[in-house]
This record gives sequence, C-alpha cells and structure tokens, in this order.
Amino acid sequence: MVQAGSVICSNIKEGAIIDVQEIPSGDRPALLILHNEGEDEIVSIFADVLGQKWAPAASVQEAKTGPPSTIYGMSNALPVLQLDGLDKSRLLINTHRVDGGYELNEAVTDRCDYEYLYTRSTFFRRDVSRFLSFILGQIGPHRDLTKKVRTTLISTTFPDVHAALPNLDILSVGADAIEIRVDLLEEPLSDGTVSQIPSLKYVGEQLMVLRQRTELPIIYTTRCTKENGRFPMGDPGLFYKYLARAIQWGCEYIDVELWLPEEIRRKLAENKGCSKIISAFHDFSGNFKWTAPETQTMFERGAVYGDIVKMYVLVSSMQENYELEYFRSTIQAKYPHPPFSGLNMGPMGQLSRTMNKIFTPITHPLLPLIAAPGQLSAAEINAALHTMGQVCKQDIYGIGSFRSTSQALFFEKCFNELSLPHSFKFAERTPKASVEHIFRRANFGGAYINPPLSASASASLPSLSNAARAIGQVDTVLVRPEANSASLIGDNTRWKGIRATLTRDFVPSAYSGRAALLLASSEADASASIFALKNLGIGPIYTIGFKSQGPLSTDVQPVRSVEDVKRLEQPFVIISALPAEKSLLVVPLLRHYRVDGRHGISDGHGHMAARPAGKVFVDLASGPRRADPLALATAAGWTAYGIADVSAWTTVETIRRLVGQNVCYDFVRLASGRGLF
Ligand SMILES: O=C1C[C@@](O)(C(=O)O)C[C@@H](O)[C@@H]1O
Repeated sequence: MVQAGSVICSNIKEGAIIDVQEIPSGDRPALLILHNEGEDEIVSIFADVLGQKWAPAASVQEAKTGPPSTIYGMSNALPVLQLDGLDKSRLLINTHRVDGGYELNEAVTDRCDYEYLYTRSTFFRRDVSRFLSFILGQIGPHRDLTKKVRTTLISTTFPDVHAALPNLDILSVGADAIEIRVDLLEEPLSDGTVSQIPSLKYVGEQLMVLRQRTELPIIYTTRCTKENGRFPMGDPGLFYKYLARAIQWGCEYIDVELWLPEEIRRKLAENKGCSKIISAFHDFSGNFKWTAPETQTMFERGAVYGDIVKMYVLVSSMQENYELEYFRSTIQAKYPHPPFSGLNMGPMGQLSRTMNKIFTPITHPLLPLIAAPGQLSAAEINAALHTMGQVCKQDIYGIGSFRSTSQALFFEKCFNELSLPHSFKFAERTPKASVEHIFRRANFGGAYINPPLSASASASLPSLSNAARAIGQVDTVLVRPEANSASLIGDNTRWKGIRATLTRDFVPSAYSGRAALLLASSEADASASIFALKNLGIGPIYTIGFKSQGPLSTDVQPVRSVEDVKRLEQPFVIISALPAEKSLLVVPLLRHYRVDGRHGISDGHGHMAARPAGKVFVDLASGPRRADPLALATAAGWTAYGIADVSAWTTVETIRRLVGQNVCYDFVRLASGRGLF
C-alpha cells in the first residue's frame, strides 16, 4: 500500500514531503446487520459495498461464532433481549427502510451501535458507502478539514430539508460542511399544526434525505432557546437522546452545548465513535468580555470533550473584534488543539466572521432566513478578505494542448459564485515547448496542466509532492507563500480523482488485497491509476499493453498471453487507460470476468458463488468511439465509471488545491456540462 506522503523514490529529485495521508487498515470489518422482515437485500448491498461475503443468521449466537469477515444479517423483528447476548466482537447496525411501512422499534435502535435509515423507492448506494466508510473510520473528514487553512459551514434553516434539495448544490458551493438545525425542523402534525420538538423519527428521516443529496460532512445541531435556538432547556436528557442518536446515524459532527451537564457531555464523548464534537457556547447577553479571565476557563472547559471549541457572542462595538482577535491568537498559541472557532455576532461583529478560520458559518441568499445576526455568505466573506488584502488577485492557469472554453467558463463560474478576485487564463502548450516561463509570470497563482508534465522535466519546480514524484507526472502547480517569496510545488491530482471514483460505491477496505487489471498503451498513461490502486492497498496489479518499471512497479505484473488471463486471480477492478480508438479492447475481458449475480461474491447463503465476481470498471478514455464500453460493462454487471466521473472528482480536488475552496462533485457535474471532459 502506498501513502501519498511516504513514497520514496531515489531516482527522482528530492523535494519537500507534502500531502501525508492516513491510510485505513485493510481489515475486513465484522458486522451484524439487522433488517426489516423481508428486506434482507439491504444486507447483500452492505456486503457488496464492503466487498465481503454475507449470510443470514438465525440467532445472535450463530453470528457470534461465524467467520468474522462474513457479514451476518438478521431480522430486527427478533426479541430485543437476544441482542443483549452479543459481545463487542461484531459491530451491530440496525437498518430501517423508511418507505416500507415498517414501525421502527426504538428499543432495538437503543441496543445497536449504529442505525442506517434508507428508502427503496430511490436508493443511494453511495450513501451506504459513505456511511460505512465513515463509521468504520476508513475516511476521516475531520482530519482532512484540519489541513485546510479556512473552513466554513453552511447553516441551513429549513423547517423541512426537502425545500433545500433543489438548490443544494448551489447553496453549498464554498462550504466544507453543512449544518442541520434540528431545533428548527417543523414536523407537521395531523391537526394541521407543527410539533414543538420534532420527533426522532422525523429528524432521522430529514437527516437521511439531506445525506442522500450531499457529500458534505453533516453537523447536527440541537440549539437551545437561550442560544438562539428552539430546543427547550428544561430536560438536558432530551439533548442526550437526540445527540446520541446522531452518533448512531453516523453524523460527522455533533454540536454539544457547553451548558449541558458534564455527565451528558462526557457520555457523548465516550460514545462518539468516529463523530467529532463541536463544543458550543453562545452568549446573547451583550455583557460577555473576551478579556475576562473566565473566558479562557470556558475555552478550557470546552476543550475537555470538544474536538473543536466554538464560542460566539453578541457584541455592539468594534473594540470587541480586536479583543476577540487578541484572545484568538493567545489561546491558540497556548493550546494549538483543539481548533478554536470564535465569532462576534451582530452587525458589529461581521469583521470577526472574516477573521475566523475554523468552521465560519455562512449563509446563502437562497436560504429562507439567516441563522444568526450578522451572518455573511461565502461570497461576502471572500470579497471582504480581498479588500483587506487577505486574498490577493491571482491568475490561475489552465495549460493545455487545446483551448477548452467550457473549462475556462467553469472556473470563472466558480470564481464569480464565490466572489474570488482571481482570473482564469488559458496557455496553449505545444508538445515540446517549455511551460516554465508561465510559472514566472507576474500574478501566477497556480495551474492545472493537461496533458501533464513529466516530473523529471519540471526542473523549475523546487519541490514535488510524493504523489507527483512516484507517478512521474505533474498536473497541478501550487503556489505556497513563504516569508519573502512564494514557492512552487508540482503535484498530481489525477490519482485522487481516480481514487475518489473507486470509493464512491465501495469502501476503501473492499479493495484491500484484491487483484486489479490495468490496460494502457504505456506506463505513463497508467501510473496515476497504479498509485490510486496502491493507495487503496490493492493486491497484485496485472497489466496489459505495458510493463511497469518505475517506482511503483512492485507487485505489478504484465499479462502476456490468453493462458495468463485464464490463470489470473479474478480482478476486483479493471481500469482501462487506453485511448478512445482502442477502448473496445477491454470488452472481452469485461465479459470473461463478468459479475455473477446482482451483488456478486455470495449467493446470499454464505456460499461463494460459482466464481468470485469482478466489481468495478473505470474507462479513462475520452473522445468519440465506435461503442461505449461503459454500457457493455454495466450490462455485464460491472459498476462502471467513465472519464466524466474521474474528471469531475479531479476538478473538485484541483479547485480545493488551487484556490482553497470546496466545490462539490455534483456542482462540478451541474455547472460544467459535458464540455469539461
Ligand atoms: O452556532 C452556530 C453559529 C450561528 O449561531 C452563527 O452565529 O452564525 C449559526 C448557527 O446555525 C450555528 O449553530
């Protein structure tokens, strides 16, 4: 398994090590999944997403004694007490189909580690993949966000999240997380009124709907009446009940107010699993003082259980912004962890909303109401930062062999939507011409390069990321400000686009130790794919059309004959990096290794199907071709992705790296049309 930050290759020049990435363990998780009577298909889907076998279990005892890597499924209409017999050897997940007419038995939920709510009328497999990847610790959204210089959250204020869905992709441009204000949800009652507090059932379904439509981490907030919310404060146990459920539902963040009794905050912290806690404090009295000694104590109290400490207070003078900035710098010098999110609310405090760097709440003109006085949109914050000299105008380049108008339009759309001062410029590149003079241009703010530069030929880049070095290609040039100048870093984002595509419908551990088959005309065309596969801990990689000799060649073997194909281990994934005119060459292989049965690996009774199944096919070719390998692959049972998926994920990553902004995959697909690819 390669790590983006740990590839050492002696034959390429030395450079700064950047982009360290934690890699999940390849262990196959042991799970027992409860399902509604007759809905065991969900268990087969979970198993498929995990790349594991599954089997029905007649009793908890049977699941306990079965092979750990087999996923067991059991009806949740069982006597609840049976569940008490389960030890911690398996993670217990209750699944509940919301549109199936089943009653949710909360006594069952209470005994489970996690709960997954879903609909069958519209089913989102990527949501299963995200849920499992998160609760199993195979993705780390918080870890990723702590590497960003600035993070924001969009705080939605909808009484019913369905109203947000049509505009969600636009609303969330520039947001790193999305907050669901549970206290603002209004559950309609049969008498035509709305409930004071939405029921857990309603909240769970709202959360499910939101999560089905966004890839952003979710912040689950039950704001109390004293802090500008609607959750009544008389019964702290109510907060515990709702927040503990959010952990079970796999929310990435829960907002835990500091006034809650220590006992409750401790219990939530002890049981938080992979969720992170935002310790929250709001003061609307107008009497709060950043300079008071108690303010530091309050931070320290929040830091005990908080992964982020948030302190927001209503102010009425400019002076209080200066006091907050002084507090911010002293507290973070003393305690670099946990990160501090500090804001002044009200119009006078708006300056602090531009200065804060951790999860600054943003609003959007399309939201029904702002969540707090003085809230600004991402565009307003960026414009203010530019005015204050914090975000300088830069030229971001697309360097390529053909001018793609839609690419330029797309970048400009993002810059406009976010009020970023940058311009997008296209620079034509002839095959042998050097591009280095572009890097020296005034205002050069970074570039993507397509086709990529060879890493060994990028002499003007003082450092290369480990990914760029190992892959041997630079497709992104980043500018990092230093004391008196700026330094350039050559990076590779393509492999991240490939990795993100591979993990959309399968968790990372599904790839661990499995075989892959890779077709390409040259090693250079295949190296980003090899890096992505190795980063996922794939087993042997078989190649057709080239022999790997570079730094990534360990465990990469060429297939030389039809006999070899017959002998090969069944590939879990096939990637074709062949050009469009050759892309049909993969079709016989897709047929040969076709997927047996809808969900592959198991027949649903724990037995291996006649042959283990191939799962994922990625075709990296772009341009016209005689027939579509994706359609043929899908017909043969593969989960198939094309260049449009990989390019959109690569663009998400490119924008994140070049301008530090988060733009979701769905927005890229929506706003770029077909032209990007
Ligand atoms: O805590 C906060 C911050 C906030 O109150 C604001 O001031 O922007 C908005 C709320 O939605 C969020 O929960």
